This record gives sequence, structure tokens and C-alpha cells, in this order.
Amino acid sequence: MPSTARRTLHYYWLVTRKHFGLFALLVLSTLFFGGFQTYGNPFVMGLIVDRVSAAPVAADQVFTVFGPYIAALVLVNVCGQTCSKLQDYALWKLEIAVSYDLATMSFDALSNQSMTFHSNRFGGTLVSQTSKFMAAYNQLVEALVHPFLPVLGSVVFVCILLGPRVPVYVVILMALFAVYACVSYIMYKRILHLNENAARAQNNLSGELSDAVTNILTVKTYGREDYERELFDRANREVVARDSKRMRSSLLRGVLTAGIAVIIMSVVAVFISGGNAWFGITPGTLVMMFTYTYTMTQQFNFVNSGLQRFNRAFGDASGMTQVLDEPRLVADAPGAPDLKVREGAIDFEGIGFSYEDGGVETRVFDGLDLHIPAGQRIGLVGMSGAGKTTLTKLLLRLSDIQEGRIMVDGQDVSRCTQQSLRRQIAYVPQEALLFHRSIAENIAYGRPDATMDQIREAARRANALEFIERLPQGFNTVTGERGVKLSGGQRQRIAIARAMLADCPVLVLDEATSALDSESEKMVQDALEELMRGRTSIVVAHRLSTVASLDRIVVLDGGKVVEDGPHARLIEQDGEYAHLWSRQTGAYLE
Ligand SMILES: Nc1ncnc2c1ncn2[C@@H]1O[C@H](COP(=O)(O)OP(=O)(O)OP(=O)(O)O)[C@@H](O)[C@H]1O
Repeated sequence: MPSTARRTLHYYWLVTRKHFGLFALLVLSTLFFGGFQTYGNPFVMGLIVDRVSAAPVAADQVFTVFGPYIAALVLVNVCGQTCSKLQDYALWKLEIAVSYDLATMSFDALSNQSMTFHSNRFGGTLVSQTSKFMAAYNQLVEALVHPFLPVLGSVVFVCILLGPRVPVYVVILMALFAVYACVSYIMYKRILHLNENAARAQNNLSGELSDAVTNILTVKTYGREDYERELFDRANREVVARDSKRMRSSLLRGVLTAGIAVIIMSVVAVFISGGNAWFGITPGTLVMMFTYTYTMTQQFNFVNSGLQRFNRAFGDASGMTQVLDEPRLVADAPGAPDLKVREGAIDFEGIGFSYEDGGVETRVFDGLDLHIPAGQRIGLVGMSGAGKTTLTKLLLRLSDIQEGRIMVDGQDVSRCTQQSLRRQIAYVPQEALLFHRSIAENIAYGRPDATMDQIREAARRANALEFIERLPQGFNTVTGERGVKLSGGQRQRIAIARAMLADCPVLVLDEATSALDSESEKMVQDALEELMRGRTSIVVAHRLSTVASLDRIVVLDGGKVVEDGPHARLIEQDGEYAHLWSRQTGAYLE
């Protein structure tokens, strides 16, 4: 079995063993249902045929002679039906319980992965991989219930019921079915990797669709519908090609196994025809032999489709299995303590960091040193791509550095829990994305116990109250997926209100006011000034007027600090910052 399929089974087993009682009930009820229904009935019928053919029974003796047989038949059917209902119960209950656990497992795996992991993947693909991973479990369990367990049961019951009566026949039958199973398995192994390829192509298609839909505004405004359609069509054609290849192999396997089934029935026909003459087999036993062999052949026919379902399920689950196997790029050290921020001094010491994407390395920092005393407000400026956002993300440990260390109040952040670190830093990102929840919930995200008055006050300070109150449902307005129902500036003000309410000792604003018009920015800026007072603050900005009044400005270029000091000093130095400043203020004057 390929290693991905083995890993999938490993994850499925982790959750199944939590519900082992249900799983055991499912296995036993399936086996016994088959035993009673498929093998018990013909067995009793065989006994009746033997009794009928042994000696004539008078009409008034029918119930006396056959009463025990009829009672046995009723008992077999009552037991069979009871097992069938238990099987239904165990199957449904197991699927419901395991779906819950698999969803939780997938959610935890995705939410605990680093931002580097997420930025290298399509959100749509991860969502589709999660649902396929959950559905694949049901497919596997259902294939186990039909046909794999009944086939296993058949082998056992035929050996028990027919073995003592016609041992030669049972040996030949089992040998033929062993050949059948081997051929099916060899073909199954051949097809497994075709299924994984097909699932990969399907995931890629979902990713393309998700990417195009997410960026629909860009697609439309640039009139690139045809191009996107071509990309989608290419991925779609790949799906068709992979599916066709898989279908051809499955068809070939079907033809081979059907051929073996015909051979089995022919051999059995010959054996049954001569059974009485060669071995003195009774008519009742002949009935059992025929019925059992026919039933087994039918069941083995389903093995083919069962293996197909197995293949498909393993293929569907492979994407999420690989995600679950992926090492967590940013993990808490075992027994890591919580970070305790008393003052908020931050030290970047000899930071070395590269992004890695599909083997391509982008070096961003190479031995960066930066000390930010407690309570200082610094502006981080520099050309696009200089590493400003990356530096703030490293502080938040959204990715781990490869060299050096980041200290907050003398504590190495890589040795503390990530949650405790992030709960002490209020972060307003470049692109403020909101949850598809009410505005009140969005503002209170960093402080879920906030009262409505506190939420309103934060919104007022972020200059957001006025527009929120104008919305038909005010603070209860649901913002639309990612906040699409609001303007960029409105989303930013909500994100700022969220940071204000979170009331953290460290504040990171990454272009937090870039989408605001100068009037709103002025008002929010005043609120931010107040918010920053006494807190260590890092403000990333392209618009230098946003940072000019801060305690200190750090200019980054190519991942290095090239200038460092208060606005007035940097202007005096007449370097990179002064150059940028004169360009921006000149532009404004014009
Ligand atoms: N997820 C990523 N994978 C690979 N490279 C990345 C990733 N994110 C950023 N980079 C690269 O790292 C470098 C620094 O990017 P960063 O976003 O930190 O710059 P920035 O100074 O904040 O730029 P801007 O002012 O445009 O926001 C850039 O060369 C960028 O291409």
C-alpha cells in the first residue's frame, strides 16, 4: 500500500479507535448479518431438501417432521434482521461521531499551520481537501461493510458449513477465489496512484476556481475573463485526462476479474454435476454448494467496485493527509511558558530569515539588529519589498526565524507559547479582512468579553461609529465574506477599533490607515496617537506624514537598517528618508 494511503489509514484509525465499541459492533453485526441471512437460510433449506429426498412425508406429518426446520428458519431470519438493524445503527453513529473528529482534526491542523504554509496554498483547495477527507472516511467504511466484510464472512462460513461435508470442493473453491483476490489486488495497486493523480488534478481545479472567484474584481476590471477561462479549462482538461486514464484501468480490471468469475462458475458447474456420482453428495448439500458458490461469486464481483471505492477514497483523502503530515513550521516548544509583557521592550538580535516556496528561497534578513525600548513608538519605512511587513510578522511569530532571536522584555519569543505572544500584540494588517459575522463581533474579536458600551467606545475612537450607526442594522450588520460589504476605509476603521479594544501592551500597525481619506486619517491618527501612548508601537507606513511625529524612524533597505533616528535628525542627515520625504511633500504641494 502506498505510504500516503497508509498515512490516511493511520489518521482514520486515530479517530476510529476513540469509538472502538461502535466499530466493533459494526464489524460483528455485518459478519453475523451475512452469516444468518446468506448462509443460514440455504443451510436450513439444504437440510429440508435432504429430509424431503430421504423419504416421503405424509401430509398430516408435515408440521411434525418439518416444524423444527421451519422454527430454525424463522430464528435465522429474526437474528439476521436484528443484526441488520444493529449494523445500520453502528454505521450511522460511527460516521456521525468520526465526521466530527475528522473535522476538528483538519481544522486544528489548518489553524495551527504557519502563515508561510497558508500563503503557499489556495484557501479553496484546503477547504475542498477537508471535505473530501471527511467524505472519504465514509466511503471506506461503507466499502468495508459492503463488500469486504461479507466476503471475509463468506470464506469463514463456507469453510465451517461446507468444509466437513465436501472438503475437496471447499479446497478447490478457496484456491479459485484466492486467484481472484490476487488479481483484484494487483490491479488495485496499479490503479491507486492513478487515483491520487486524479484527486490532485481535481484539487488543482478547485484551487483555480477559488483563485478566480476570490479575485473576480481584478479579473473583471482587467477584462481577463478569457485568460482565466483558459487557465480553468487547462486544469479542467487535466481532470478529464486523469479520470479517463483511471477509468480505462478500472475497466481492464473489471474485464479480468469477470473472466475469472466465469471460470469459477464453470468449474463449479462441472463439480456439482458429477458431485453425486463421484462423491455421493446429497441433494441438500448440492443446493448449499450451488447457492454458496453463486453468492460468493456475486460478492467477489462487488470486490471490484469496493476496491474502486477504496481507491477513490484514498485518492480523495491524500491531499488532506499530506497537509496533516506536514510538519508544523511554527510550533510551541514542549512545556513552553506564557510570555509575560511588563514593559514591552523588543529586541531583534542578528535576525536571519528567508521565505521558502517550492524550493525557491527569498532571503529577506541577514543579521538584522534592532532594539526598541519599552514604550517607544517607531515608524518603519522603506521601499516596497524592504521587509517591513515581514519584520512585523516575525515579531508575531507567524513564521519562525532561521537565525538570531527576538526578545520581548528579555524573553525569547520562540520559547514562549504563540498564543500568549499574540494576545499581547494588537496587530492591524495592511489588508483588513473581516469575518462574515456582525460588526460588533468583529470589533470584539480580541476581547470577546467586551460590553456593548466598550465596543461602541472603541468604534467611536476609531472614527467608525458614525458609519456603523448609519447601517440598517448598526452593530449587528453582518459584514459579508471577508468584509466585502464595507469599503476599504471602513474595514480599516473596524480593524483599528478591534486593536483599540484589545488593549495590548504592544501595538503593530502595518499601513493601518492607508485606505483612509486624509480627513478620516487625521481623526483616526489622533485616536491612534492616544492609543500608542505608553505602549511600544511599530508603525509601518509608506505615507511618511503618518510616522513623522513618532519617537523614532527606522529606514529599511534590502532587509537592513540604513537610517535610524527621529524625523528631524533624519531630515538633517539628508539621506534616503529625507529624499523620500521631500518627494512626498513636494508631491503634495504640487
Ligand atoms: N509568503 C512569501 N513567500 C515568499 N516571499 C515573500 C513572501 N512574503 C513576502 N515575500 C518577499 O519578501 C520580501 C519582503 O516582503 P515584505 O512584504 O516584508 O516587504 P514590505 O517592505 O513590507 O513591502 P511593502 O511595503 O510593499 O508592503 C519581498 O521580496 C517579498 O517578495
